[in-house]
Amino acid sequence: MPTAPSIPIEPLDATRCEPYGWMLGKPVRTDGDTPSFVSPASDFWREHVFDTGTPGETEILWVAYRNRDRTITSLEMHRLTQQAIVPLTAPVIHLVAASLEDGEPDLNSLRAFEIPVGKGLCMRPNIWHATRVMDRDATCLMLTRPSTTYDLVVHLKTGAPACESAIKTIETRTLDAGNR
Ligand SMILES: NC(=O)N[C@@H](O)C(=O)O
Repeated sequence: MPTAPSIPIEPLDATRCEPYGWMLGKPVRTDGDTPSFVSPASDFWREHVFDTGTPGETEILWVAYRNRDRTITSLEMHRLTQQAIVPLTAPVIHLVAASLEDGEPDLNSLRAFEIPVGKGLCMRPNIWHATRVMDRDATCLMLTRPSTTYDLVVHLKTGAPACESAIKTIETRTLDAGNR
């Protein structure tokens, strides 16, 4: 039986993840117009202006990831909002793929990034994704859009069609953890 194509796990890198979104946790920059402040006590700087697709509420979710399965058989995406994932307690492996013209996942663009504690990834809308953990469960902070969360919960609980998200079965891929 042919083995499923493997996806190498890559370190999070601003340039590599640019087609899918914005890396969070880059070094502070004080040489441009981006708001920042550096002092002996602390630094703060703008990493990203989060966009939910419409003026209004941004939602913070607390997400517990437990899935250690190295096989990937489905991806999820959100049509209206960016979505940021920031590991708090342990790293996660975040798989991302762009959408084809017809809205289906572009599996040729499927990549897996290891997001360590202290960094994050903010995905653009319509970026397909799945999340795994390797050695231990991970709690993450997630920025998203309240209506997208509500729509997703109703879909997952009742089976009613989701409007703001899609979950698609894909040809199985396997995570290649060997190169970590
Ligand atoms: N709540 C929610 O949207 N979760 C998913 O997108 C996920 O990536 O876990």
